[in-house]
Amino acid sequence: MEFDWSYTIGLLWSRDFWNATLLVVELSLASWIISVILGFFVALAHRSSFLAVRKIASVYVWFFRSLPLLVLLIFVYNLPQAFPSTGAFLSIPFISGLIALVLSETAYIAEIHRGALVSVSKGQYEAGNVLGLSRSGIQRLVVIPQALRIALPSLANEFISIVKLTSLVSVISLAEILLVGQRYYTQNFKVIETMVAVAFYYVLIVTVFDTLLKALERHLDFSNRLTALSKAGIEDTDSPAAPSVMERDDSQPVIRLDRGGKSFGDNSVFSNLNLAVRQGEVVSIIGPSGSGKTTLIRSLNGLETLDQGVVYLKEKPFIAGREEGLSMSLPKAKTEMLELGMVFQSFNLFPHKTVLGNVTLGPHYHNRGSVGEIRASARAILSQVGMLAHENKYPHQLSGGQQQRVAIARALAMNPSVLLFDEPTSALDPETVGEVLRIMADLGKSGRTMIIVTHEMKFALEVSDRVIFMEGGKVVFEGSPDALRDEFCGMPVSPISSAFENEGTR
Ligand SMILES: Nc1ncnc2c1ncn2[C@@H]1O[C@H](COP(=O)(O)OP(=O)(O)OP(=O)(O)O)[C@@H](O)[C@H]1O
Repeated sequence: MEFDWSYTIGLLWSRDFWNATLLVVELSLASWIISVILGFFVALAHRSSFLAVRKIASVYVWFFRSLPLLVLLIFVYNLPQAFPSTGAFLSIPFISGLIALVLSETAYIAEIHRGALVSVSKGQYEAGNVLGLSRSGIQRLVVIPQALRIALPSLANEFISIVKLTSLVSVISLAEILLVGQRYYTQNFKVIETMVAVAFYYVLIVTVFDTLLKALERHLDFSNRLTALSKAGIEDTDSPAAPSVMERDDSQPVIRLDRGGKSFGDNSVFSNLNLAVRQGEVVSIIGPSGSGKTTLIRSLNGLETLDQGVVYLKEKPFIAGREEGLSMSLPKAKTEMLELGMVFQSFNLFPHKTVLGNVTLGPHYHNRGSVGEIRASARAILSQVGMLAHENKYPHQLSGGQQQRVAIARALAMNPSVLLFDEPTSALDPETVGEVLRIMADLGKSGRTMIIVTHEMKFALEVSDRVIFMEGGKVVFEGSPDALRDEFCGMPVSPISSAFENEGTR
């Protein structure tokens, strides 16, 4: 029997097939969108701190991934036999098909979301925290945009699978493409000719949506965006403008740790540690690796939870250790976090935001002015750190030193009372260390209160009002840079230089 081309080509204009194609698109899109949303909540539940919630999420994923879709379709469509009240909507094949597809696809898509969420680094959450973002704010502004970009290729793939899976819904009499084809060939027995037309409609849907989803992927892929230097910043070179000088009030400590204690399991990092920093003071914390410097500075803003002790901000209790019984293991209010700006060793810039977007995110979130005011002030700060010309670039388009300068600008944008620096130059190439230290030195001179954990001995001695030398979780020296030199210079082997011997201290 000869292949009947004219019959097949005629089917490409068939109203029945085009209606079925529309139905498949509607069912696929509805299933995909609902599953993408529900799958995200299942993925979040999978990461919940509550064991029961985690268990429910994992049982859901396990069960619906184990169940063949065909079984699920027949089960849902026939549910009215057991529960007649569900007949009003479950006897509609589109609704039964949609429910079965969503139940099944949510389980698969939850796993895609979970993988994407896991790949957003802890540093991104910490950067959101120190900007005073709420949990949902961190999800909305920081995590979801990054996770979505990571997940999109797999989500697009899942959409294609759904389009093909809709052919199974023909078993519950939904007049989708396959069922329309079956009705045709059972009348004229032109099976191959009809199935070629059926294949054409599926390939058409997949091709159109694949192209659209790839375009969306490209649109969301900030790593491929080309960005020119800002025109507004052309006159601004990489040389920073001097910050305005702040008034100094050293009548009381702006931040104070009283009897701080912190252990990781059996490893006691420090105990009974006291630290007080006055407004306008620049304090450097130095010491050998593992002496507890980073843990100390991260305990001041709650990124590490203290076991004992209390942190006071302007002499008001701000954070209390877990054993203090004050139920203040985290900062009482997110707004209080804003008193402490933090600059991380690994920058933790938001990769999906431009330089300007990174700096304005905090002020926008906290409604620190109109859009115009916030942008103007962010640009002034970027000029201060010599980065205005790069305002439209994304972090991956900058050198390490430039990224750290943006991170400093982001912290400054919230105008915090204290700036915490956690080894801000340790992740930088030697050539770019100087540009960051210069900015920090200028900030110190302008009267900013700064606590700096650093291995840069020369910088610490030149810039600090006070240097704290830690060893084994204890403060073994605390005083002015001159006093530090007097204390240790006369010794045959300086404990400081020997402590730093193997650390490449500059
Ligand atoms: N999250 C953690 N879990 C378990 N132990 C940790 C954790 N963070 C730090 N420690 C331990 O606490 C001790 C102090 O570490 P910390 O990073 O504060 O030292 P540091 O003086 O900043 O060192 P470096 O100069 O190398 O950064 C080390 O023994 C370290 O292994």
